[in-house]
Amino acid sequence: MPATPAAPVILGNAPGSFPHSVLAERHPAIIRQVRDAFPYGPAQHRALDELLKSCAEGVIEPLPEDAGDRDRWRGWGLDVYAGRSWFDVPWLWSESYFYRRLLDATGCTGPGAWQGIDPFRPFKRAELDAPETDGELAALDALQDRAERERADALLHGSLWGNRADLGFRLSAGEAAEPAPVLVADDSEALWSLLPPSGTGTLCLVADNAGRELVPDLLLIAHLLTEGRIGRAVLHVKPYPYYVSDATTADVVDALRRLATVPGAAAGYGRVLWSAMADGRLTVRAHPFSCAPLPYTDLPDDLRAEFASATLTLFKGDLNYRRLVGDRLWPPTTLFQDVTAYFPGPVAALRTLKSDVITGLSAATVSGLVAAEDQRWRTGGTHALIQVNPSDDAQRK
Ligand SMILES: O=P(O)(O)OC[C@@]1(O)O[C@H](CO)[C@@H](O)[C@@H]1O
Repeated sequence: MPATPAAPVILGNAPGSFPHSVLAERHPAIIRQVRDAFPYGPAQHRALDELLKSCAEGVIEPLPEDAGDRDRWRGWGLDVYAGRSWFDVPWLWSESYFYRRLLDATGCTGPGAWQGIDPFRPFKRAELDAPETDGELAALDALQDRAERERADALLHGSLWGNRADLGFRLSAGEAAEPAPVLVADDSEALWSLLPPSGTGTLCLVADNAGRELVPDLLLIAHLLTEGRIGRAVLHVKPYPYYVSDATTADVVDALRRLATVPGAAAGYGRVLWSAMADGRLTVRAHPFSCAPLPYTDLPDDLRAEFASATLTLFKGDLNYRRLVGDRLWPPTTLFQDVTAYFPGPVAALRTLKSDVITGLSAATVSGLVAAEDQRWRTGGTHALIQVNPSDDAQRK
């Protein structure tokens, strides 16, 4: 457990705050976007209307009695939060449950003809098929004659900044120009020392978004396998569509098929990944807990054992960071090592900053950021971090 006293859990009920704007503005905007993207029938339109009304002025309703995951959600807090305003429960819980209810409204959770239809698929496909993606992939050609460490760093940064291509984030970020990216913490040396070129261990990469984030994540995995920094990788994705752009198994398939159709060096990475899938060096996992509205302190036993045996578990993105350190208003200088001390193995986070949660900064970094931007650096997506806690549970005891 953290040596530091726990900070307050973030709720969505403070008008003017970022979490409040997500519940009050972003969620209704997502409903509108999804509604416009599909030729839904009257029942779906009615259900979307109801969800729109509920999330603006209603309360959290239980899941339908026949929902296959009803008991799971009851175990995750539904009985405690049902009947309360979406704004008054932990923000992480409220957001996660919104996406679960959106799937009901669109028919994705079935039964029926719309079962399994991802309401976010058009946005994910558009991003994957965008010419910018071709441009990014073509840039790999210029890397090929560089030293291994240089290629490794370039791919690590591609995966890190790929997290900015988050479709949900864009919904409210608009097209505003962003200042130059700045790393607020950079533990990349510690990260590489956990993955030396002679490695045979397993990397668990807990993915975040599909499209232009998942592609560089896969490229990084291909590099680590090819260069012998790892023997195996396990890619954790979401079991169902979530937070607009979060990657599912279908999105992994789309990304791998995309890599199979491009020219140049990117195609070589695609072939490495395709054969690694075939011989089991790369596997995809879609554990139910990946969509849980809970912090990773509540890891179920099977996932805990899996992460405990990994050489490194790498968490991608803002939401995973919130779940890893706890969705709390930590003082920014709280040690990342303290808030992740519960984690059963070496752990790293690659994240662009898109919500208020932050840990592991030096006092000088915090004062520099506040002087330049007040508190906007926390949520603007223009800063990023690479944080590592190299010690595993056994070493801490
Ligand atoms: O996890 P990601 O894709 O990096 O970001 C998720 C996000 O866009 O969604 C939340 C707001 O809805 C915030 O945590 C964050 O800004």
